[in-house]
Amino acid sequence: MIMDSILFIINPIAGNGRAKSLISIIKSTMEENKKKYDISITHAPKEAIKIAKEGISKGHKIIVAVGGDGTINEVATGIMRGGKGILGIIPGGTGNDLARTLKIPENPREALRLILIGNSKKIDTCFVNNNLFLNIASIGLDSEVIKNIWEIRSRINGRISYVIGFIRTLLSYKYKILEIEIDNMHLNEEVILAAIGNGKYYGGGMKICPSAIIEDGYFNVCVIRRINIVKLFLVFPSIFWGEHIKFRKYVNIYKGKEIKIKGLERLWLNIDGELKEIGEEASFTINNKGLNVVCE
Ligand SMILES: Nc1ncnc2c1ncn2[C@@H]1O[C@H](COP(=O)(O)OP(=O)(O)OP(=O)(O)O)[C@@H](O)[C@H]1O
Repeated sequence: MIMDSILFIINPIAGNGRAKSLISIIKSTMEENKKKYDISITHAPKEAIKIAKEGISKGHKIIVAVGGDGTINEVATGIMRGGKGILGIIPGGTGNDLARTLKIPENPREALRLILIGNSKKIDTCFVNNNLFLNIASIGLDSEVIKNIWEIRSRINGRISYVIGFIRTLLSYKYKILEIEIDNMHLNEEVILAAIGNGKYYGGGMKICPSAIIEDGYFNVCVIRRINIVKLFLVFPSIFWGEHIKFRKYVNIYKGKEIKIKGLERLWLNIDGELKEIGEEASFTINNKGLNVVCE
């Protein structure tokens, strides 16, 4: 029965090849445990959506994303389009931020153990203008950093591109004037960034929405207002520990179900780690417990 067979979808470029290197561990663990499985390797962005949806229609119950947040997002999209199924995760990306929120172990054997046990829980699913996200969508400084890194990477590769991208963004960053609507509350702010979180972490462990709960049906919205560059260098590193919320003069956390953000120009959003141009208005909705995910 294909229902008993677990489908693993591997993104070969995730984590600079880390996900691909996990194939042998997956095979040996499944064989040792006499479990049926299939492995599918993606060849291009978005292909995981199609593979996951087909996997559901063929009867796979558990579909495992082997990669980072981008791969998980695509596999989840495919599962949801298939109308049923359970998402499994083996962290194989660079940041693995959603896995961090869900407390899925980084160690692939441990993550596989959870998949073999097969316990699951329902988590919230979020949309921004029809784009699914499970973790965080944000506007502002962080999206600009990603955009700058892309540009720099066409000339310089490796870790140094991140450092240059980050510093270049900080030095040249223009604040965004945003109209933010959280349920019935209206804000008109000059912001460094606004992050709309279902999960807590992004950017490889930055705890931007420390009080977000992934199954409570609410968004946590972190707004960091305009501050001078010296204070920015103080506030920004504190995000790694979720300590930025102490800077109440500049940082506010809100909770809500329906969020709307309007900008003066077209908005670039960082959606589960992928950059996307979204238009002048972004509209966020959340479905309580919309997706089944393998967990502890
Ligand atoms: N064969 C492929 N070739 C090129 N890109 C691919 C391929 N398969 C998937 N992708 C794309 O790779 C992108 C990055 O994947 P993913 O986010 O999982 O890895 P990562 O960036 O290393 O991890 P993280 O998001 O956790 O930091 C995804 O947007 C996906 O569309």
